[in-house]
Amino acid sequence: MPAILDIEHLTKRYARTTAVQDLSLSVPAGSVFGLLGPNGSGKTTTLGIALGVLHASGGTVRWFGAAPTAASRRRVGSLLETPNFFPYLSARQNLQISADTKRTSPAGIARALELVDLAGRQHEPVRGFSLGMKQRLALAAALLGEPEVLVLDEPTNGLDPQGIADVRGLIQRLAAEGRTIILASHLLDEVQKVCTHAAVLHQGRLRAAGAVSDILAATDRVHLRLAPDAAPQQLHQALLAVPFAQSVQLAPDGTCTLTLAPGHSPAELNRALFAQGLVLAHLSTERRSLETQFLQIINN
Ligand SMILES: Nc1ncnc2c1ncn2[C@@H]1O[C@H](COP(=O)(O)OP(=O)(O)OP(=O)(O)O)[C@@H](O)[C@H]1O
Repeated sequence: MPAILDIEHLTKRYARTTAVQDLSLSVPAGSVFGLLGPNGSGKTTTLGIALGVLHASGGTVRWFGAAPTAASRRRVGSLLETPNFFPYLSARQNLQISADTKRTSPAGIARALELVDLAGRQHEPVRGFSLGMKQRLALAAALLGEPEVLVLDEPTNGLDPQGIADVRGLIQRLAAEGRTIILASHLLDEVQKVCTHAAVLHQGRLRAAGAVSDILAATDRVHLRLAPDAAPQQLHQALLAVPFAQSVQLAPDGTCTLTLAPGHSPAELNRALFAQGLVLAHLSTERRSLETQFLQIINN
C-alpha cells in the first residue's frame, strides 16, 4: 500500500519542552491509523504539524508522496477540537456556515448529514444536541469537500458510552468507504478496536509502530517446568534453541517463562521439547492484558 502521510525525523521544541523528538512514521493508504500515547506524549503536536497549523523545529512532512500544498491540504479533512457551533442555528445552517468558511460547495451538506446519521435532526437547533451529536456534526463539517483523509484528535473524548459507540461506528463506516483515517487517542482499547495500524508515542518519541494485530496482539505468557528430579538448566537451554520461543527466562524455582512468536501454540512448543527428549511436568499459559503490553512498550 502506498503511504498517504510520511513523517520523517520530526522534532518540535517549545521553550522548555521537546514535544516531539526525531519522529518518523508512515500512514498506509486505506488504514485507520492510531497515534496512541499518554497525555503529553506529543500526539496533538504531531497532528498540528502534519496539518500545517504548527511549525516543526525540524524534519519533514509529505502528504500523498509530496511536500504539502494548498491542493493536497484540501484532500485532508480534520477535527482537532470540537468547533463552537451556533447554538440557536440548526445543524444544517451550521454546516452551511462551515461550507462557506471552507469555501467548499454546499452540495455535500446533505451527504455529510446522512453519513453522520443526523439527516433526521438537521433542522433542529444545535442547542438541543447531546455532546455525541455535536461531535458527529463536527465530523460532518470535517467531511465537507469529500476529503480522502480524515485527521481526528481524540474523537471520543468526553462522550458517554453511547456517544463513543456512535463515533467509533461512524469512523469504521467512513473507513469502509475507502478513506484513510488518522486518529490520536490515549485510549488503548479504542485504538485496538478501531485502528488497523498504530504508532505508540511516549515523551515525544516513537516506541512502536505497525499493524495493530502485531504491536497490540494479546500474546500469552507460557510457564513450563520439568519434573523435580530433572535439571532446569536443560529446559532453559532447550527453549533457547526453539526459534518461536521468545523472551525465555528461568526462575529460581526452575520454572521457565516465555512468550510465543505469533502463530505458534503451546502444543507446538510441547512437541518441540518432547522431540528433544524433555517431558514437561507443568505447562500453563497466562493471558497478559493489553495494558501490561502497552506499559511494556512505553517503558522499553
Ligand atoms: N504551546 C505549547 N507551549 C509549550 N509546551 C507545549 C505547547 N503545546 C504542547 N506543549 C507540550 O508539549 C508536550 C506534548 O503535548 P501534546 O499536546 O502534543 O501531547 P498529547 O499527546 O496530544 O497530549 P494530550 O492527550 O494531553 O493532548 C507536552 O509536554 C505539552 O505540555
